[in-house]
Amino acid sequence: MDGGPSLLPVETAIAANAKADRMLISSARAATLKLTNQRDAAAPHAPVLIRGADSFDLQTALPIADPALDLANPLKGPFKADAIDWQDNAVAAMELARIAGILPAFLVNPVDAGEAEHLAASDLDHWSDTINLAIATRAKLPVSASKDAQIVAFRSADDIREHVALIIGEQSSEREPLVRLHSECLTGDILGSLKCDCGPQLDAALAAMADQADKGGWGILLYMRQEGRGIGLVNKLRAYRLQDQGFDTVDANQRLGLPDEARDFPLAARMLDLLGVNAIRLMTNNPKKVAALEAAGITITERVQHQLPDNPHNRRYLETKRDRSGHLLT
Ligand SMILES: Nc1nc2c(ncn2[C@@H]2O[C@H](COP(=O)(O)OP(=O)(O)OP(=O)(O)O)[C@@H](O)[C@H]2O)c(=O)[nH]1
Ligand SMILES: [Zn+2]
Repeated sequence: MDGGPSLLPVETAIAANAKADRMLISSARAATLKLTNQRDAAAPHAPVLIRGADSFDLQTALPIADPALDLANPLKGPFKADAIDWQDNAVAAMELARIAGILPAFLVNPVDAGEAEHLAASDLDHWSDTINLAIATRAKLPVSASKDAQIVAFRSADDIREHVALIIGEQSSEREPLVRLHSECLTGDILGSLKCDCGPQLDAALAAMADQADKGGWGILLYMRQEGRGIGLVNKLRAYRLQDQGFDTVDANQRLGLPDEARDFPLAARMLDLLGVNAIRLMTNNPKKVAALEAAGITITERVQHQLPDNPHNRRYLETKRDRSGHLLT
């Protein structure tokens, strides 16, 4: 990156012989590794530059990077932390790892690492600018909840994720649609995972919209490809491993050096905008979704509670949502 060292992501590097004297990791990970001169970090995913007695290669770097492997690899270090004089690049690298869905850990100025790809920290601003999103195509899509449905696909030239909206019933400017802003959860939406409430929430939302359509209203499901609250599937599954060791969902993400909430809600506002919708009734228990959409210019005329029955496997997850993440759950 501009003005900084070359950084090789530990998880996805293909240069098998790469080696480096230093690694860049999150401060949460550094704290777990008990760095001797580690100061208290300002943010759990702030970066730390570490060195050990030997140089790092990809085999030794992976267990240093991945807290979900700690039980299998208890002995690491000792390491020391060095000052970073390329802080903006280090922060941008952590964010790039989050977006790519990989562990936030890099070899710094590696040798035998192949040719480096040049990036500027400001490239991230362009990536997160919602103006780049556009409607790619739309088609009729009868679904089991309603035969009267239409799918609209959205894409941005610089992002491979395809977000979709499912419009149920007849779009009308006279009535505000019932909207569900749903983030991808492969385990819950497709496999029927009992660890979260995503699958039942999705089904109930579609049923409620179909009901609206039967009464002359309409609804929109915004299905956002922001798996695991924006950390990606593999990192979410690493968080599940940590949850099996006793960490709750917030602490598990933080231990991975990742934010516990990294979704891009302005993107959902932009999708509504592209559909010509600026006032909605929103089905959610999450006040942050309401605030984020309102901040992006969408009027929420009503927050519709969207709480489904719990089960023994998701009870702790729902309690954590209520007690630590501010969800309005009873
Ligand atoms: N990182 C992480 N993500 C999870 C976990 N369990 C579920 N998720 C993700 O959490 C997201 C849930 O999204 P939503 O149901 O849209 O939103 P919400 O913030 O729970 O708010 P509601 O609108 O009230 O349902 C999905 O992207 C899931 O993949 C977990 O334990 N860790
Ligand atoms: Zn889920």
